[in-house]
Amino acid sequence: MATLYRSTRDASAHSISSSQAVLQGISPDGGLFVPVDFPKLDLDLSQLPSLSYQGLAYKILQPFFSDFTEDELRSCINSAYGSNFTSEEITPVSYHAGNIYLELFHGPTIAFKDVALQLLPYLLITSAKKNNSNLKNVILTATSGDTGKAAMAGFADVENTQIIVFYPKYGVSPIQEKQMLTQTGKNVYVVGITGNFDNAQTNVKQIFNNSTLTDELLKSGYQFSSANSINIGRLLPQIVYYFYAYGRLLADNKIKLGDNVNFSVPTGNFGDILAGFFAKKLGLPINKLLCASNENNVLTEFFKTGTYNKKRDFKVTNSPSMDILVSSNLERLLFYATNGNAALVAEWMNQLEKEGEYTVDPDTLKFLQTHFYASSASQTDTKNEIKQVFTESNYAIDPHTAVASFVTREYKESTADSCPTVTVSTASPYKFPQTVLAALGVDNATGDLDDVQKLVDLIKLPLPKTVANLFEAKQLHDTVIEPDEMENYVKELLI
Ligand SMILES: N[C@@H](CCOP(=O)(O)O)C(=O)O
Repeated sequence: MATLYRSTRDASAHSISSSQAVLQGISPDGGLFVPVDFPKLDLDLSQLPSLSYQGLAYKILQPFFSDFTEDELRSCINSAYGSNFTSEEITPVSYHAGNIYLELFHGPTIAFKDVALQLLPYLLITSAKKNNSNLKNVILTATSGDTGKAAMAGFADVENTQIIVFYPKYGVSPIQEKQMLTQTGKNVYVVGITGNFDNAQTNVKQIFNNSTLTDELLKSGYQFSSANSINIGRLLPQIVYYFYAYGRLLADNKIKLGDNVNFSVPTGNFGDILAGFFAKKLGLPINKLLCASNENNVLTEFFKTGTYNKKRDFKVTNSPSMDILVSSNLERLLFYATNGNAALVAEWMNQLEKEGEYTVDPDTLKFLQTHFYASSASQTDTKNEIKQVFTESNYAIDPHTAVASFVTREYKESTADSCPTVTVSTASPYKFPQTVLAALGVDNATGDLDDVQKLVDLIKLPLPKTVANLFEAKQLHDTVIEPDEMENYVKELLI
């Protein structure tokens, strides 16, 4: 059966194909695309230990991309997942002092975003061909540090495509910024803004929904799409690694078939953890999804009280990729929590935009609390967790993973739940040398390249190519603008 997609905010449920949803990125009404009918998998969980990552990806993604032929989808997957990842497993699982980590940082830019962003360009190009589109794709991306580099690495020099990345000039780590500013490619633009990630994402969404601008661009032969998890083509590939992790736990005799597990996920824009929820909807035995926040803990409060209130100070923390107060993908979860009540979702999103807050009804809150547990880690908790894990097991984790690892520890200590909990490890410690060194007792770290060698000596993990290359790489981008100049920047670049 074909899987069609509709907007989370459209009560009339107008539907489009998966390839059209990938090309459009976001619905014109501001909503996000979700499947009209959630697909069913043709997958017996007992097969998981024997499937390759690529084979598993096909089985999981096929029903979602039902307008792709088998050859098209397999070719996208096989092109995306190869020697560009330093682990043949793509997303290996590792065990350290009784903790389980799902390592998502073995791709070319050492963050979990690579898993979807190595695939998305192939999905997008195939989608364009399927829809006979000869428009030029303009990929607008907002980043708090990781998506931007991963998106540029995926889309650099991709035919018929331009990519524009906006990042908070004073809100990413020095290594993240260097990774972005040294990105090569004739079709790549990276722009610092003097605001935060929320400003970047809100303005990107406004550009998408400015019909005067999109019509004008259409006349010039351009169409916008997104590399953020608001694009369903970015989100769906992230489901695969939850199944893969379960398969590894089975293969390593950590669980028996059918046993429940928990996943603790460092959470910012809510895409990664939502992919875990989609895995659960597809039948993966997940008990709780642990939503781990940093000091921007708007989600922790939301899952506890049912009130989402973004009216608070935006904090720049030592886990900068999670410095987010408006978590876009929560909208998709609300759609499912309300049994697809698009009018209600639209009302809440409208309240969030106009009044800065909304409160869900008791039934919705009950649904959310059944599937999710939420907690947060302060910046001090984050550093202490890095130190504790390294002391216990000689295993270095990055600050975002540390937030989730802290929440895993707290969850195990404060509940009677005995299900194994997998901590989702979203980035390499080499992206954040300043915080990791400080946590491990090295004073005066600045987070710059000098610190990288100190970190190599201390944690003894091979230095990834993307960081090693930074020592020689030239800075190629230096544009910085005010957040409210973003639309003009796009216009001037394209028209
Ligand atoms: N943490 C992200 C923010 C954007 O999230 P996305 O998953 O929607 O791309 C980043 O590092 O940029």
